[in-house]
Amino acid sequence: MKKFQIAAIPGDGIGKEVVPAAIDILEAVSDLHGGLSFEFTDFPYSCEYYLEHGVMMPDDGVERLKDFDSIFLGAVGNIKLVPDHVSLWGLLIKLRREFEQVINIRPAKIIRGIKSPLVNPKDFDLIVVRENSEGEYSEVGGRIFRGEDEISIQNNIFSRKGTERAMRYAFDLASKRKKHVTSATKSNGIVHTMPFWDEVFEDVAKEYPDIQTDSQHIDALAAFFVTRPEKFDVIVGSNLFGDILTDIGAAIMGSVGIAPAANINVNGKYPSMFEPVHGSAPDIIGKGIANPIGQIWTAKMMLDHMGEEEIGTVLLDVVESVTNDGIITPDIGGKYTTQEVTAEIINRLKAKA
Ligand SMILES: NC(=O)c1ccc[n+]([C@@H]2O[C@H](COP(=O)([O-])OP(=O)(O)OC[C@H]3O[C@@H](n4cnc5c(N)ncnc54)[C@H](O)[C@@H]3O)[C@@H](O)[C@H]2O)c1
Ligand SMILES: O=C(O)C[C@@H](O)C(=O)O
Ligand SMILES: [K+]
Ligand SMILES: [Mn+2]
Repeated sequence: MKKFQIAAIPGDGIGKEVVPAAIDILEAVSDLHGGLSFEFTDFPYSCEYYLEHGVMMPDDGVERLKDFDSIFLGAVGNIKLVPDHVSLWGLLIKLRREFEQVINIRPAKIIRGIKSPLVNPKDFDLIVVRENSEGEYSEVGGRIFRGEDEISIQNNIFSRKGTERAMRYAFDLASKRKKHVTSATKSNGIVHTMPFWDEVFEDVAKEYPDIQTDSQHIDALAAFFVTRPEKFDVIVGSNLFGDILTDIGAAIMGSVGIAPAANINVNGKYPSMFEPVHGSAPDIIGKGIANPIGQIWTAKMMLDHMGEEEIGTVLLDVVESVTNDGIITPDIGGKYTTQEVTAEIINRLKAKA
């Protein structure tokens, strides 16, 4: 019996609704598999935790989490309780950094039964490799003066090491797929870091003569995600560009509620963290209608990472059979609840045993 220790952090908002749903699914996956089991340990780190303790997680939070096989997180953010930059930097981004989860992989593809808002979506199947440790997400900078003289400065950090690492990851991924990598740049407007990004991309591309490449400015690329997403295979982008592109990727699939993500620790020193692309969705909290598929597909990415691709594929097939039968939440045009969708997926997993 293979046993995985998983730290569950539901976090805020609908994270508290979709994480328990996906855990129930993982238990059903374990039963179906027979040789795989999970032990979940819950951590309450969230904006509510902040109100009580003055921090998003305790000082030894990283120490408490570091020996788990994986972290399974929902969403972080409740602007009514804590400013967004404080909650994100105190938990989500802190964990990404402390655990050296330097790559964020975010696929987008057509799911059976889920209608894309595109008139002619074709059969797109792409993956964004988001640099997850530096770039525009930087603590370097500050604010000075007040009033009309106020100045704020935010420095972007692009290291050769971090940039090459993200690009190599993208090329390695593309070599197992359609052998094409697109670089998201903006070297026409951003005069230091983006020409550097382009140079590193050209250098890394030389190491992969079998992979085709192209480079697009982020503005045009964002539009191409809408007008011809089927032309893409792997896209590599900086932290911010990757963030924005993956909400577009989610939107063209049909909803940000279905998009999965994996924060990957590539050096094996610390756990990787699995959390969907979406946030805490304050507008639908407590209504019972959060789409659980983003969190469930994220669980599938966790299974893949554990080397359990076969059962992961079974899980996504079952999810697609359920969506294909119209058992879907309101964000994608259905009338079913989080619980009903989850229960149906579990029933169909059980039926396979
Ligand atoms: N990785 C994360 O934890 C993460 C990601 C994005 C935003 N956030 C935080 O979440 C909060 C809200 O951010 P936002 O409104 O910009 O983005 P959001 O993703 O929470 O919501 C955007 C829209 O998508 C809908 N939506 C999102 N997930 C859904 C789901 N599973 N099912 C159905 N509908 C869903 C919401 O109802 C909303 O209309 C903020 O505090 C933000 O900082 C956290
Ligand atoms: O990384 C962020 O900015 C938080 C959230 O928007 C995300 O995509 O994970
Ligand atoms: K999330
Ligand atoms: Mn985002």
